Amino acid sequence: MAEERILDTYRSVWNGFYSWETEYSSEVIASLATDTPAQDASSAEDSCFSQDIDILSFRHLKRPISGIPLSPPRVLPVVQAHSRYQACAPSNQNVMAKRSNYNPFVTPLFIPFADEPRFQSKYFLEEFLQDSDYTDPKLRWQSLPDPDFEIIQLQTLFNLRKLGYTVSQIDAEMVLPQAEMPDTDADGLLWACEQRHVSSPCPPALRVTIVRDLLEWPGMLRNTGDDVHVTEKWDVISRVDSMLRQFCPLLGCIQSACPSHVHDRKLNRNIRPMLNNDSLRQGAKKSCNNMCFTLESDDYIEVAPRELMTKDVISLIKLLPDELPCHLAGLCRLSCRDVFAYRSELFSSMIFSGPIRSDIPSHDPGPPDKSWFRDCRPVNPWMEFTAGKVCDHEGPCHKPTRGECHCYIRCTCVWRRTGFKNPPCQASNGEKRSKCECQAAFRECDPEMCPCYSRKLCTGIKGYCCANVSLQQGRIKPLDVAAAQYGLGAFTAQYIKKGGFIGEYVGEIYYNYGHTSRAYLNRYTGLNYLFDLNRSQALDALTVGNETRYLNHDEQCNVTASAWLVNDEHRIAYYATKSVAKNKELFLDYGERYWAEGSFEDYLAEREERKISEEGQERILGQDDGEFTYGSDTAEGT
Ligand SMILES: C[S@@+](CC[C@H](N)C(=O)[O-])C[C@H]1O[C@@H](n2cnc3c(N)ncnc32)[C@H](O)[C@@H]1O
Repeated sequence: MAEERILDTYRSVWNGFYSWETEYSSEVIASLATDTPAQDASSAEDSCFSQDIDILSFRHLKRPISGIPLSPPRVLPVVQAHSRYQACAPSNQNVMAKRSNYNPFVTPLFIPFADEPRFQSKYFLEEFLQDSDYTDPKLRWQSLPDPDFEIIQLQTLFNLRKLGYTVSQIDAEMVLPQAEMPDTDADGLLWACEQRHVSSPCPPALRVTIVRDLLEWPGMLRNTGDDVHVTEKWDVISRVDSMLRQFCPLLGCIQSACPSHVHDRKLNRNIRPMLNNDSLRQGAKKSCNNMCFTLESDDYIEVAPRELMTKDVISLIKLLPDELPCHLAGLCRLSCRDVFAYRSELFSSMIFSGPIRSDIPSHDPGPPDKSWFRDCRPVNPWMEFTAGKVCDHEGPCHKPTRGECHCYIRCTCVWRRTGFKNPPCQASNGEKRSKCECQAAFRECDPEMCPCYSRKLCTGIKGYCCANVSLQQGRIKPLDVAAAQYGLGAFTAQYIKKGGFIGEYVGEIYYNYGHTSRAYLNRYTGLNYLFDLNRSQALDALTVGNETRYLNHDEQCNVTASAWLVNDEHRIAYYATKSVAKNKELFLDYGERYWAEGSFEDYLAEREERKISEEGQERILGQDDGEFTYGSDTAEGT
């Protein structure tokens, strides 16, 4: 019954929305019509549009030229076509490739070179076919949602809310897109609503008011002030979880909205309260008002009204179980007594057996004990670093074995949080060292912590600045891009001294580049912008990059590249190996591996071979009804 009602509402909004279409279309067509007499049948036969002509004829759309003196035709010089080049979006920092281990579901925008017979689209599309259920890859525009549908669905939602349906009821009938975004990752209607609202986290329900003006159309019902109730599943923890993905968890990262540190962290939903009720009361220095929870004993804890105990309130208390109820009261829009009552109820089984305040370890970890360091692990565990071991040293993180440990930049242990005792580029015993420890470990100093930087650079005294922050400071040299011997090349726009920092090679960060559509494009165009960053990652400047992507190869090069560890991220810096005058082309030695690849035709043959052998393997596995065991041939013979 509910389903029918929802469908009816949906249908009537749909019809209402499109009712203008027939009338509007006829008006447009009528406005294009002229009084031009229909052609006679004999001349109409010659025309491609002969069938249409006796119904309507259209105005001549060109502007009338009578009266305008026409200049004699000019012969234009023959212009040489520019040789083929790959355009790229400018960027001054690395960005995570859209298609990566963390986001494999990317559709192709378009098929480049699709009209060139040598470019076999099937190889380009192969990567997108690899996803299960993905037998027919669509181009991006083919799967974009129609904004008209969205408006119709939102209007249907309003109308159904007016009829008294709850969001859960609407959701349950599965007529409109579902609201359960956090779990499903699907783009639900209510999720869409939520993106356009100003939310007030106030009980008694999660009240959400849609403020975006919907497109006005004759059949629309205005928002009558009826608030939409967002599904109860979408609580504070889920919201924070979803936002966490967008924020870089690295304390040392200095990029706002950092695009390169992806992570999959989730809030811990099972935080155990450490304080019992007495400890909590003791923690409050004074009562917040004369009704404060601190003035109540356990015997008189009132049971708070159930309807106020929303998912949001529960998740806030669970997230911050030892926060003073007086502090949470504002966030929950409840009295601190109610928050306290809920807390007591939520944690009734554990709270009264919890330690009292004096049992709780203070935030000062005291003298270092090895157990503190066991928790010392890289923030991005999937990142493999080539530059040395990670955190297997004996000492605390702020006293690394010289030149070996890189963990304190990447470490989540207690010491990391409390800050460095010794800034990384100062010897732990205070000795002066000829070379900064960071540099010895191929790591850039952190400008905020490096003592040589912060103390001396600001004075502006020559010779005192820390040279080990060039990537972070981005003190790049201007380069010109112009036609060169091998396509485009990079030229100096000013003199660069020997050893000078030129710029950073930036691009999209790829894991497992392998046989991707990108790899196929590289081979087809003969233009390869791939740079190995470390053992597991590569930078590709094919579609995102800066001027450094235009450096061509020469064994007699004037530029060298080094990989640096900067705030937990490997980055590539270019330096001049000799002084380079203005307007000279810059060259890098790409290395032997770069040139080891065969021709495009070899590559196709290799791919074809690989495919045949993979298909053969699948057939063998399929024939055995899944009971394939290694060595089965020999077992038969014996
Ligand atoms: C990183 S790009 C350099 C910029 C490129 N010339 C352009 O026009 O965009 C590398 C590509 O440049 C070309 N290239 C660079 N140095 C070369 C050389 N010494 N010999 C032949 N081709 C070269 C190759 O096509 C190579 O894949």
